[in-house]
Order: sequence, then structure tokens, then C-alpha cells
Amino acid sequence: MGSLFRASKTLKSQKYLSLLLTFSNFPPFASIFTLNDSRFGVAHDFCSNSRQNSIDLAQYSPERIRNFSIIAHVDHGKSTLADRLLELTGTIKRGHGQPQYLDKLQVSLYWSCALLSKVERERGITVKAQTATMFHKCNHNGSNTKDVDKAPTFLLNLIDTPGHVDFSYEVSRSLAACQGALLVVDAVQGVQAQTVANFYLAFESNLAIIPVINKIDQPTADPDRVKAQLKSMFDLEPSECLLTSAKTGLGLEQVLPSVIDRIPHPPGNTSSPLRMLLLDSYYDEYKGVICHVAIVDGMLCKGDKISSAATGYTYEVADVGIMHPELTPTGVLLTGQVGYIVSGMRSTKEARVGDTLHHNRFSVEPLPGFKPARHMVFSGLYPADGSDFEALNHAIERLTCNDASVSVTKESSSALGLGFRCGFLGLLHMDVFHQRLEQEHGAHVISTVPTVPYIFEYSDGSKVQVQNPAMLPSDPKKRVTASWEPTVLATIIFPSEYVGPVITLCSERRGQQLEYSFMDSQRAFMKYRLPLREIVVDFYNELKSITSGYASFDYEDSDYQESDLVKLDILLNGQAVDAMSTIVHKLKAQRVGRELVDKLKKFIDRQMFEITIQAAIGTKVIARETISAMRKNVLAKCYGGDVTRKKKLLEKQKEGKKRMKRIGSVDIPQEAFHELLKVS
Ligand SMILES: Nc1nc2c(ncn2[C@@H]2O[C@H](COP(=O)(O)OP(=O)(O)OP(=O)(O)O)[C@@H](O)[C@H]2O)c(=O)[nH]1
Repeated sequence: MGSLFRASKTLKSQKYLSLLLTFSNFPPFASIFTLNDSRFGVAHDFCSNSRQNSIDLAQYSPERIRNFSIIAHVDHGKSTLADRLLELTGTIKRGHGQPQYLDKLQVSLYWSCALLSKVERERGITVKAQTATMFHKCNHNGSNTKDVDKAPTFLLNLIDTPGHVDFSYEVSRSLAACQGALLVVDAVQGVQAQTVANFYLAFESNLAIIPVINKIDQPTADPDRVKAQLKSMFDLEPSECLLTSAKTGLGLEQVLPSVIDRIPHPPGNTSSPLRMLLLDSYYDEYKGVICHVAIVDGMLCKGDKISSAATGYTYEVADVGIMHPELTPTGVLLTGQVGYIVSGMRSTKEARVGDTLHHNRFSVEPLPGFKPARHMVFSGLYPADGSDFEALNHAIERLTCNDASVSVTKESSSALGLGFRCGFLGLLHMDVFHQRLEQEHGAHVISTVPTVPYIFEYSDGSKVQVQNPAMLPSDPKKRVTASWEPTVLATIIFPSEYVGPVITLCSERRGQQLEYSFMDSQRAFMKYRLPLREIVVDFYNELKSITSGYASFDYEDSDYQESDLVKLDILLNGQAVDAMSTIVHKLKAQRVGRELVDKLKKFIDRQMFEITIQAAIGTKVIARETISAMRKNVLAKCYGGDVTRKKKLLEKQKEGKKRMKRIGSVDIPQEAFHELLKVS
């Protein structure tokens, strides 16, 4: 056997060796790493790359690995806590001068991510989940030891998650690589809507949950109240709660020992053929596509040939390593470890999140993937100047390289020319995408009223999903016989004194109350089924404003419900502007039509001819406004003189204006489109 090992020093011979191992009784080499420590040095020869690197991952058998995530409601302090843990383990320097390291992880290396991170910092939110590997010396029972040298070192993979509801998809994919989660709750605000949503995501994924009550340094912090809430809502024991201040560092020393003690190690099988889960990917100018992966079974070495279970494509691993916190090559990744690979994929579209990658010489049972991202909001994006179409096309391609959750198809509008129909995870996601288009690519875009995916049934029995109001047929023979709209299950938590206004708001938005209770004497908890269309535009802002900013809100997709939907057209001088059409509930059509017409009147400048603005359902006009024409004083040069001459001049002007109205096109400023986005 020894000679067999020696013969396998090069990567080339590895291929033959693995074949030999498959047909012999020898355990495949991955198992050697964990079964017998004394053999590590020998086994290393299989993956000669691992020796070239300063970090030797062979020391970290699954028992010495913990993969965990930090989940919390927005702003409860996940990123700050993550930063402190990175500092505590020496992964980053204390006072590195960049607040929230995980949010800006790739700034120095990857310009495209840097700008995403700029958006994140400007808005103070996490958009993209990030991973960092840390090393921490600790006793097996989780106690920090005084005799540091004797304690084993653990490899900890920390996955930061976004807090905003739009990105709960990111949260669920981060959780797939974890065995435990720190559930961070603000000691002042207590349990909020996303705390509930994230708790259930983690609970359903069978993760060990460690409650962390953060911000205890705040003068109004009330950790006992939060402990009681956690007990009553999630049955989490008060004695299990950690009390911390990520800002001052208070209580942080208990966090990592608790992670090691309470979170199980990754369960994978070291001796099985390689199975790794593709968690995320992004495009780098120099290296190409970089994939974040979790090794579930077996091991991966640089130079290995791998295949995708989803696409069947084969790749050669050109680089492999961990995020420590920048990309750090290790040449190898072993069972239970989380890291990155560079494998020559041409575009992130080949890197399907949730895909199983395996050695191409073995066929394996694919791992359960994630739910694919569901696009909740669709909007048309058009270049403000039609000639910039190619530039916008290029900009969108570049952006979607790093954000595979945006769907893009080309479309054209008679009013705006060629453009794109894009699907987003939510309104914030759409906003962030716009902001990036403008900031990173200097693109000036006009976006159309956001819409949700409706389903329509026609008189000929066909059923179609409609993401663009312009897709509804104008052919009167093809009548709509039934329509359905997507709904969400919304969780709203707010101070009890605002119960009245919240119920009013939800009923105005056609909500159906499912649950209503009090978490404690101060906070109410409600569950509503709401049409998605009603929350994509301005619901959250309005909820915040009626509750003085204290309400929190989260939602999950639910079923489609039958609904009486109509297409509302906007006509300028009798011509429908397709880019301004929208689909609304019949009961709301009158109000929305009136609002749209009023808004447009404010934003369209007076022109040399009269402009009529109408809102119509089919041929029935339901709202109308007129912008009077600018009048040129054609009589300016007539001093006194014959009255018939003046009359003649005025008649001529009237004729000219008639012609203009007919042939003149109305200039619609960009702001008019932006204002329309806010009408719900
Ligand atoms: N007083 C106090 N402030 C804190 C503490 N932890 C975080 N903060 C502040 O709370 C704010 C939000 O912190 P973040 O770490 O960005 O919160 P987050 O949960 O990561 O937010 P998202 O990334 O948007 O999901 C920041 O202004 C932090 O400085 C703490 O322990 N005490």
C-alpha cells in the first residue's frame, strides 16, 4: 500500500489511483484524512496542492468544523456581530477601518462586487450573502481554554445573510450549507417580523438555533422582555440566550464556544464520492466565474475534473480555496468545508445555485437543491435615449453576470422603443438593480410600472401567465373569462396602539386577516393574506408611516387567488401609451386611473398644442385631464389696424395647432414614468 501511495504523488497519477481504489478494498483517500491522523502526511500526497499552501485543511476533519449562519431582522446587528467575530479570531485586523467587512468582502479584489457593496453601504443593508472562514482554538465542550496551546483548533465557516425580505431567497440558500444559526434579536426592538420568518426558515432546515440578544449596551435595552418573547413565540429557553453588544464587545467571548458546543458538525461522508453543493457564484474580470461551494461528501482537489448534475457540463478545477476572508487558495477542500472554486465556467448562468457538482468519473445522487428564486415583480427597462440600447444591453449583461436572480427578456414598446422586461425578487431588488445600472454603467433608464405575474384565461380556453400588461390581447374575440393573481402570507408585528390603522391599511389593500394575537402587553402580531400586487408598491412605506416607523413586515409566497382584473390603459391625445398600461383590480381601477391621470398632468409640460390625458378600460374612459396649449401671441406685431386681419391670423394659428395635435408627439419626461411607479 505504501508503494501505492508513493506512486501517486502527481495529480496525473491520482486519476489512475482512484480507479485502482475503486476496484480494490482500500478505502478511498478522503477517508484516510479522518480515520487515521498519523496518515495525514502520506495522504497529502494525493493532493499535492494542499502542501503548497500555508493553510493545511487536512487537519480539519468534519468533527472540527462548524458551519453556521447569522440570521436576524434588518438592522439588528448581524454584520456588526460578524465583523467582531472575524476580529476576535484574527481573521481581520481590529479596527480595520471598513465598517462591516462581510458586506464589502471583495472590494479590493473585484470591482463589480465593490460597487454592489457600495450600494449595500449606502443603503445600510446586506444584499448578498457572504461567507468567511475563521480558525478558533477552543475545547471540545465549547469552553475557552486558558491553556491555548493544548486546545484543538476549529474551522468555522460563517455565512452572513441579508436582512431584507426581498432577499430571503439568499437566506435560504445560505442556510443550506449550515448546521446551525445565531438568531440575533435587538434587545430594544425585540422579536420582529423577519425574526419570525428567519426562525422558521432555520427551524424547518433542522438547524441548531442559538438565540443572541444583541445591543444590550443600549440604555433602553430590555433583554428579559426579549427572552420572554423568544420563549413564548419559539419555545427557546431563556437560559440558552446569549447577551451581547456587538458594538462594545460585551459578552462576545461566549459566542464562538457556544457555536462549537451547541452546533453539530457537518454530517458528510469522507469516504464517499465527491458531492458538493453550489451555493452562489459571481463573475470576476480576471478569473472568470467563481463559485461558492459546500463539500457535502468526499474531497476536491485542484486539477480535478468535475461535472454538473444539472447541466452535464464538465470542468477542470483551476483553483480551489477558502474565503479567509479574501480568496485564499488551499488546493483542496474536504468533507464539511465551505470554500470557492474556479473552474472555467464562462458565465454565471452555467453555475446553477443548488446544483450538485461531482467528479465526472462517478455518478452520484444529486443533493436536494433550493427552491429556485421566484420573480415577484416585473418591470420594463428602456434606455432614456433610444440610441443607447446597445449600451444598456451591455450594462444589463454585465450586471446579471453577478446577479443571476434577475430574469431578462427583450421587448419593444411603441412609446419607448426597444428595451427589456426584467423580473426581480422584490421592489428593493429592482431599486438596487436600477441604482447599479446608473452608478456603475452610467445608464439612464426609464422603467415602467412594476407588475406581478398574473394568470389569464381566455374564451378559447387557453391560459397564459402575463408579466406585461401589453401582452393582454386587444382582439375583442379573445375575451378574458377568468383571472388569477399571486398572493403572499404577510406577518406584521407592531406596537398594540396601532392596531386600528394597520387593519384599515390591510383592508384597503384587499387583505384577508388570518391571525391576530398579542406577543406581550406591548406588541401585536398579525398574519394576513394579501394580493402581491398590493404590497409591491409602497405598502411597506405606508405601514411604517402609520405606525411611526415601529411596524415590521415580512412575507412569503402563497397561492394564486381568483380576482377580477382589468387592463388600465393611459391614452395621450387618444393614443394608448403601452409602456404606461397597468393591470388592476376592477374595484380599484377608478381610483388608480384618476391618480395616474392627475400625476401625468403635473409632469407633462405644456406644449404648442392641447394634450388630453385619459385613463381607459377597453373603450370606456374612466378619467380625463387636459393640458392646455401654450399660445404664441400671433397678434404681437399688429398695432391697431383691421380686425379682419387679426381674425385671419388667429384662424391660421388654430389650423396649425390642429395639425400639430394630430401629428405632434407628446414629450413625456422621465420623472413622469418614475411618478407612475408610486401609484398603487
Ligand atoms: N448600540 C449598539 N448598536 C449596534 C450594535 N450592533 C450593531 N449596532 C448598530 O446597529 C446598526 C445596524 O447594524 P448592522 O450590523 O448593519 O445590522 P444588520 O442586521 O447587519 O443589517 P442588514 O445588513 O441591513 O441586514 C449599525 O448602525 C450598528 O452600528 C450593538 O451591539 N449596540
